[in-house]
Amino acid sequence: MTSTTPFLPPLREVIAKHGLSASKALGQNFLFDEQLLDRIAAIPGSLEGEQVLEVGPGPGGLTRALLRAGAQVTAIEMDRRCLPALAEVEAAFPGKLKVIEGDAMKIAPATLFDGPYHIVANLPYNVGTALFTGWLSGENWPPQWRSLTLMFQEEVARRIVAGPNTSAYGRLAVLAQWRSTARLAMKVHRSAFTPPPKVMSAIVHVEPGQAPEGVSMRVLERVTEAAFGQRRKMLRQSLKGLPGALEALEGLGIDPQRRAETLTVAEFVSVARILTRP
Ligand SMILES: C[S@@+](CC[C@H](N)C(=O)[O-])C[C@H]1O[C@@H](n2cnc3c(N)ncnc32)[C@H](O)[C@@H]1O
Repeated sequence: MTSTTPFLPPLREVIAKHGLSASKALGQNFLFDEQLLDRIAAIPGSLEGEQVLEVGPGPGGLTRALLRAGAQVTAIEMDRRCLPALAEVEAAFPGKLKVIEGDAMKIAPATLFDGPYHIVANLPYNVGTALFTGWLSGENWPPQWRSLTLMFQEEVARRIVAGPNTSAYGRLAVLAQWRSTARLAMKVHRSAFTPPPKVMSAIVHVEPGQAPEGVSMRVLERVTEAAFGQRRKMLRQSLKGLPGALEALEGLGIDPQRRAETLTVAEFVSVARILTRP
């Protein structure tokens, strides 16, 4: 795979030509290193002929890498200043890139695709977690997306892949792991971005797994919300407002003196399964 794109100028020239000074409000930290971008585009596995949603293409660095990898890309970008640069990418890869000007928070990806698709994005940090939790939250499983490959602040990435008995473990970890596998695929140094953000970044890769039977997503959310809402308290205190929860702990042989962060994802799922029963 080559890491330059024929007929397209280097990304730094694109930024200068189109006056794309980075907007803090839009969470703009751009990546210019095409080899790094190719490595990111390779995380989901072969994208040859695959449909990909990219959120926030900006000047199009990751977009180019996805297209070089053979993907059919649909990209949602809110900053209209980026559209002329993206039109140049579209011209270099005829019929392979569709750019939608808009707010990804208001667009359900499933409305954009007929078949399966992957989501790959260097997300704007201000909306990254909200988008991620939205994509993971449908009652229907498996979802239409086949994988998520997403850049986060490293601290958020660690919360997504965290295991029990760690301070990073919480609602986000349970949400990301109860019917998916989530792994930290790559750490990205802050100096790789222009401008460099204050903190380090990391890419998380998520693939949907088998949904445990008889468990409602909403019920699981209520359990983890109550449990981690008072994470320093024992479960008998934090879950007492949730009808049936203490009985569920007893039935499962889970000591109510334990705290939320000691429960495995499977234990949360077992509690939610009992509370899901009609
Ligand atoms: C961190 S930059 C990444 C840019 C580019 N993908 C890269 O890797 O260099 C985030 C991008 O998301 C865009 N953005 C911010 N909020 C958005 C939203 N709600 N919907 C769509 N795009 C958004 C920004 O304008 C910016 O281009």
